[in-house]
Formats: sequence, structure tokens, C-alpha cells
Amino acid sequence: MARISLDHIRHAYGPNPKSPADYSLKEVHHDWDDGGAYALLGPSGCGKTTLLNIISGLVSPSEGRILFDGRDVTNLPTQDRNIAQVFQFPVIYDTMTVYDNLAFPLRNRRVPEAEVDRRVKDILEMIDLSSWAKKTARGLTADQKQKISLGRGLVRNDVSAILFDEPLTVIDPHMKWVLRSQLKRLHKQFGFTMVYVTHDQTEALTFADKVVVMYDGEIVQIGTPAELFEKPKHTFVGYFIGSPGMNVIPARIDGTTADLGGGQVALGFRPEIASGAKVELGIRPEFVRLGREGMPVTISKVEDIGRHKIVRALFADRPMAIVLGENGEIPSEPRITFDPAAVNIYADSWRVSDPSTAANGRA
Ligand SMILES: Nc1ncnc2c1ncn2[C@@H]1O[C@H](COP(=O)(O)OP(=O)(O)OP(=O)(O)O)[C@@H](O)[C@H]1O
Repeated sequence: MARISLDHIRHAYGPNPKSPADYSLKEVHHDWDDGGAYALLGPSGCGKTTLLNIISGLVSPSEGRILFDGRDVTNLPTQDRNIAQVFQFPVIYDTMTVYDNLAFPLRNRRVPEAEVDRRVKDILEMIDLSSWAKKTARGLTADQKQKISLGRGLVRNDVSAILFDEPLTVIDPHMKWVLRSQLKRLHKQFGFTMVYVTHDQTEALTFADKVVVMYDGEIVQIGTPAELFEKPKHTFVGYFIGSPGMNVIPARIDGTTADLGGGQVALGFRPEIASGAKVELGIRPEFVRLGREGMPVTISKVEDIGRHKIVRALFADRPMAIVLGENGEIPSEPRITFDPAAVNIYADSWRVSDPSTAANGRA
């Protein structure tokens, strides 16, 4: 397995890119750890597949280099990069048996037959297809076929990385959960470097150690699920992760206070903001407290979703979502306060860090 270094990579599909808007992938400069499980998460068209294809060698970046364990592979074709790939739709040989499909990548590399047998049997067990080993793949369901594709990605232990491009699209919802958990377990057991593309936040958050959130051709944050939840570095991360997403409210900063129009919030630090920047306060619905004190809100709707309620309200003429616990009450004159530790300030959509807490900088 390998550490993947993305060294000042940019990509434009058209010729002669000039402005940032001409790049489908804006500058990416990161090292991804050997043995890490990374999910590339973002909406359609944000550049996930472009970045994955640059790693696999299907796309050659317009600028920058890609290195596996320090070795420059930018100009190597896919077959020379020693990676396994699992695509959205199963790529298997219908006329071969399930066993032979899994053995194929190993036999291709002249792995001794006893070793092939040992590894194929391990994988068959992991993907729960041992009883199908001798049957041809033709009669399998789409789920089972995709399990074989996953198994073929996992059977080799000499690959630099395993790349997954929305591999669970064709899988039914229950099976998705099972396969995700299996992948997670295999990752723990074998420590593969994995890169997994998805636009589904549940899939990304359950699969990955590190989620790479992309927006408009740019990586806006790389973080653990907890970091993305607690300290979204960009307002987009706040909206996109979480259900409902973070409330983002226009603000005016005066010293250590944010004025939101409908009330003021003490920040506990003095944000440094360039003049003319668009300033916003972000607060997740889970950290808005509904009670008799604080800033007035008007409740428009209450959605009971079992263990808690989602209250939809209007605050300073803007929609606000509030998560209310099972036993929470809605007073006749509702007001809100914010959990001070969960308040984030944004300037031109990027989080402004508290200078006294060093680890809060931009991605
Ligand atoms: N071969 C291509 N030629 C020109 N433009 C392309 C090409 N492939 C992708 N693009 C453009 O690059 C941008 C990023 O596309 P990409 O497929 O990487 O996004 P994505 O996040 O993977 O989207 P999806 O989830 O829909 O697959 C989009 O604007 C897309 O239209």
C-alpha cells in the first residue's frame, strides 16, 4: 500500500485555461496517508471523478504531479500504477465461475496456485459467496456481481491503493449497509489505502477515516466525520453534512459580538475579518436551544422524526432549523440561544479561526 501525494495538481478539460473557472479541478496539494480510508464526497460535477481518474491514470493532470510513496507516477498508464479499481457497475466475466473471477487478477500476476486458493477462499468467505464458488457468474444478482467486483479489488495484497467509484449504486439499500460494514472491517484488518467516491454523506461518513469534501472543483475540507460536523471549514460543508444542514445567518461583527439582526451573540473571541467580506454565523440545528430566553423566533412547522423533533422557524425573517430533544417543549413565546462552543464565524464562506486555538485554520 502507498502514501498518495497530490503535488499542486490542477486540471482543465479544455485547452489554454486562464481563469480559475476554466479548471474542473482547482489546485489540490495534499498527502494522503498510507493505509488511510478516504471518501471523496460532493455534489454532481464537483470534480470527484476527475480527481479519482487522475489518481488511477485515466486522466493526465494539466498541471502538477502525483506520487505513490514518493515515486512520480504522473506519466505512468493505469496498468503500471499497481492499483485495483471497483466501478459503479460490476466488471466481471460472466462465463467464468465465481472462484475463477476472483482468482483471475492473481493468476494474471503468476501468484502460485496454493496462494491463489488460500486468498480466494478468504475473500469468498468475507463477501459471503463461498457456496457459489463453483457456479458461473452469469446467474448472479447485481448485488452478488458487485460483491465479486469488490472481492477482485481486495484479493491482491500488493496494490498501492484500491479506488472505488460509487461502487454501491446498484446495490439494494439493506445490502449497501452490509457491504459498507464489510469494507470497513476489511480496511481495519488489512490497512489498504482506499479512495472511495460518493455523493452520499452516510456512505462517506461510515466508510472513511477522512472525508474529502469537494465543492465546485475544489477540496474545501479534509477531516474526520466529527471535525466536519463540529468545525465546518466552509459554509458548504455545513450545509452538505448533517440533516438538516447548518444554519447560516448573515452577521455583522462588532468586537467580540455578532449582530444577527434578530439579536446579538457573544463570541468569546475577536474574529479578524477583511473589510468588505461577506460575514455569516453558522450554527448547527443540534446546538440551537429553544426556550423562554434569548432571541425571538416564530415557529412555522414541527416535524416529529421519532427520537427528536425538527422545528422549522423564522429568525430575523430567515428560515432556521432547530433540533428539539424527545422531551423538549415549545414555549408560547419561543426564543433561542446558541451553544457558544458550536458557533462558527465565516468570512466569504471560509471559517474564521479563533487565533487562541491554533488547530482551527483553513483546510
Ligand atoms: N471528459 C470531459 N470533458 C469535458 N468536461 C468534463 C469531462 N469530464 C468531466 N467534465 C466536467 O468536469 C467537471 C467535474 O466533473 P466530474 O465528473 O469530475 O464530477 P463528479 O463530482 O465526479 O460528478 P458526478 O458525481 O456527476 O460523477 C464537470 O463540470 C464536468 O462537466
